[in-house]
Amino acid sequence: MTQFKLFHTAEKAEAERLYATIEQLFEDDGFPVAITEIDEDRQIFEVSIYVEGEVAEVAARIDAAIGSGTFEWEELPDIDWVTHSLAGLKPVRAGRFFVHGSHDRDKITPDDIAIEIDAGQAFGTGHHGTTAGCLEMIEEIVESEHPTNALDLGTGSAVLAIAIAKLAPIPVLATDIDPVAVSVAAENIIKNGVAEHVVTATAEGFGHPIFRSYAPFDLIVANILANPLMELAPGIKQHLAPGGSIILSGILESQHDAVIVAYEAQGLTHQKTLHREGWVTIHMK
Ligand SMILES: C[S@@+](CC[C@H](N)C(=O)[O-])C[C@H]1O[C@@H](n2cnc3c(N)ncnc32)[C@H](O)[C@@H]1O
Repeated sequence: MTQFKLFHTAEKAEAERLYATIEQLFEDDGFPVAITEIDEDRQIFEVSIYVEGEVAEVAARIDAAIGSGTFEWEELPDIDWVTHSLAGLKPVRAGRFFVHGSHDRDKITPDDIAIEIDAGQAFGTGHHGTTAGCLEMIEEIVESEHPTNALDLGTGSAVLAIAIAKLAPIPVLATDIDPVAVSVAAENIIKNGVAEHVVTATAEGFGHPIFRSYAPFDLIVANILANPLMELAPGIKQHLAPGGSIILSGILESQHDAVIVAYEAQGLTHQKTLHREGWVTIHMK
């Protein structure tokens, strides 16, 4: 289907106001909304929204909300926008981990634990506060607790599974509900040289026979979202080895206490919380 970009350029304050309005207006539609600096000296920003097919309808809704003719629109060539928009991402540091695209290999320093993830169709380039929080916590826990068997539930790009395997040569099971993510994960695992340690499977929660051969785990990392994490609490507890650790993320600060209560109900105790960009990463044992 044809893709369109609707856009408007403005000075910073006005662009931020429009961005907030557009984001709220299309909150339930799932259209990507962006604000991008296009002239650093003059502080001019572009606010844009990407839609498929229904451009006239979206334009009418914008006109009704902020005034007619403010946003222009253009047809986009047929390219993979997820990959395209992520292609220029800068590398990210979290603890000793350095998560980078193949175009930034030359920026790796000798002390880095480098993880190469190119922009793709699975979540997990390290840029999100939840991924970065998990990476930091993984480093701390793997070094202090020396786990022997780990699970990355909701692996996405496999960034967290690769991080564990790069720190410690232990078996890591990496699962995701999304088969596309699992195939991206498998490629990344090979590219990062940890295929000997990391195994992938497509599974919703613990719904796969592979868990019977790999569990129990003494480290479980799950960066999903608060509600599924609360639903998964009994399954996570059931697959955790005695004394094991879990790292939970994808949780907003406002959801922190509810998630802890759900896991305390399974007999786990809260150890630590990291805060990043409004998201929390929680360690429980
Ligand atoms: C926020 S991404 C995290 C990706 C990566 N682990 C990271 O930290 O960057 C969440 C992933 O969990 C997967 N997911 C969501 N619900 C799931 C479930 N019930 N079971 C397994 N995977 C799930 C999604 O498909 C998605 O790839």
